[in-house]
Amino acid sequence: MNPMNKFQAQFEALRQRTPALRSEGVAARRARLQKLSSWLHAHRTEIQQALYADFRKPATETDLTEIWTSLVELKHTSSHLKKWMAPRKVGASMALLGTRSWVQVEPKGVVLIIAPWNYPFYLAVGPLISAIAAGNAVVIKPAEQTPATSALLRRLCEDLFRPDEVLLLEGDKEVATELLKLPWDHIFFTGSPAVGKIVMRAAAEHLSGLTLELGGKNPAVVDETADLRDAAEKIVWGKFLNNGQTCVAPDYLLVQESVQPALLTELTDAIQRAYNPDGAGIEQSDSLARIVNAQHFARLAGLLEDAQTKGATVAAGGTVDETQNYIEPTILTNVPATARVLEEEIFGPLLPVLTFKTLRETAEYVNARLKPLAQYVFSTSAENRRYLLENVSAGGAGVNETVLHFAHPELPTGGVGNSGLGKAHGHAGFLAFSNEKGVLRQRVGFTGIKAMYPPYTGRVKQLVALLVKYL
Ligand SMILES: NC(=O)c1ccc[n+]([C@@H]2O[C@H](COP(=O)([O-])OP(=O)(O)OC[C@H]3O[C@@H](n4cnc5c(N)ncnc54)[C@H](O)[C@@H]3O)[C@@H](O)[C@H]2O)c1
Repeated sequence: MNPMNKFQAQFEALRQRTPALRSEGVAARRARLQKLSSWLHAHRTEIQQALYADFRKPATETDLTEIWTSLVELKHTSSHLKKWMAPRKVGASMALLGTRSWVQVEPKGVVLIIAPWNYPFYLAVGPLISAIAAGNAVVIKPAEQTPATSALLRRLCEDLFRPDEVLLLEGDKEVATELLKLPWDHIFFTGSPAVGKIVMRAAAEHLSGLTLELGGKNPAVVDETADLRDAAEKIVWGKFLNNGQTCVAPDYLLVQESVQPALLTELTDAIQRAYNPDGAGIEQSDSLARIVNAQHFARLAGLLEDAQTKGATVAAGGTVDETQNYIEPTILTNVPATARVLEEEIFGPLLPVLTFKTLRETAEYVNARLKPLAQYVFSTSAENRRYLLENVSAGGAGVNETVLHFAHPELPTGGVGNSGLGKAHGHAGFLAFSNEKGVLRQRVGFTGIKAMYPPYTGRVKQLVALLVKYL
């Protein structure tokens, strides 16, 4: 017999709470969201301090990418919740005339959220908002690599929720493994594709619902019609925000050959303007986060060394400082296809730049690889933009922009294939944590449909044949 799961008692308590949660109306759920919103405003400085302690994330970046993003999700969810919770009427088809049909949503029940370290606050709170808005009892397992944020998230949960409604359990993969053995009604996982596969296997054991928000190698295409200065500024922002540790950061560039030299100049200048405005050196910048820990520093330094050994050129940056987990924003050119930086998700401040002659080449290059989480297109040609959006498969896209599509609360966010399963944010996030129950109501005593019941006499056969014929 299996030994009792370490978290069984807490899981049972949450399960017992689900009938009360599912019967709550809009007002009670909104009140919970409102409490969360007030807590974020009241603890803004502590959130900034926690992220700074974890990987020297600049306070302004925390405001923008952890707090503001959470508040946007909260506000959007709160203001649309009544509509999302209301039954949605569906018209009757010809054969079902006389019936009434609608879709009504119900909470899935007890759900598990597993969060990563790169946006450790927002990527726990964002799915939490969707889960409680949909009426679920929730367990959050935050990332172990960002302990200050993890501890603060625990305080948030303890301050705001009963432990049988929202429970935060800190720990590493041992804790996650134990949790994954339980029969969750839904698992919402954000992290790497490798661990995503482990989570999917665990979900299969209980046929738990599943959302996988994973990563990938996101291409940014810059064609010869692009406004190069504008493109460079946006690429530099999206790439080096959080020091490159962003799931939707541009992973590598595909630049039309004729504009590569000019784009490289613009990229180098944009890096200097952003991170070295007074010439004191990029390492002194207080606008650049650090690599999260020594293990990821070593991984990235290894990627850089591997590329250089195989013949890549460092066109900008290249400095690393182990004592600070610091890696300078770095641009690589002449990168050989065998370099690991072109094979693995980089997830750090290294930017390989490849060139192409035709747009078709770029589509073929991307489509020959695992499907990315995001694609970016920089072009002033509507035809080129349309071509790339229609011919490259990716979870989401930004046109003449990076990263921002992720912050739009009503754009379904998530991957495709290797970059993820299911969508998050706004209505999509609410639906991920809900069951859409399709309901058909028949009039009592209505006999029409009974004309097709067995025994299948000649008359029944004729009637069914007519139905088939006229569809
Ligand atoms: N799609 C998105 O929205 C999104 C957002 C952020 C990050 N990501 C992706 O996340 C990855 C980086 O985050 P990470 O390094 O924290 O990912 P990770 O997969 O290593 O860890 C994520 C979470 O899974 C847990 N975990 C680790 N090993 C486990 C195991 N064997 N079994 C069960 N749980 C386990 C960790 O404790 C952590 O809470 C990147 O690939 C990035 O692209 C995706």
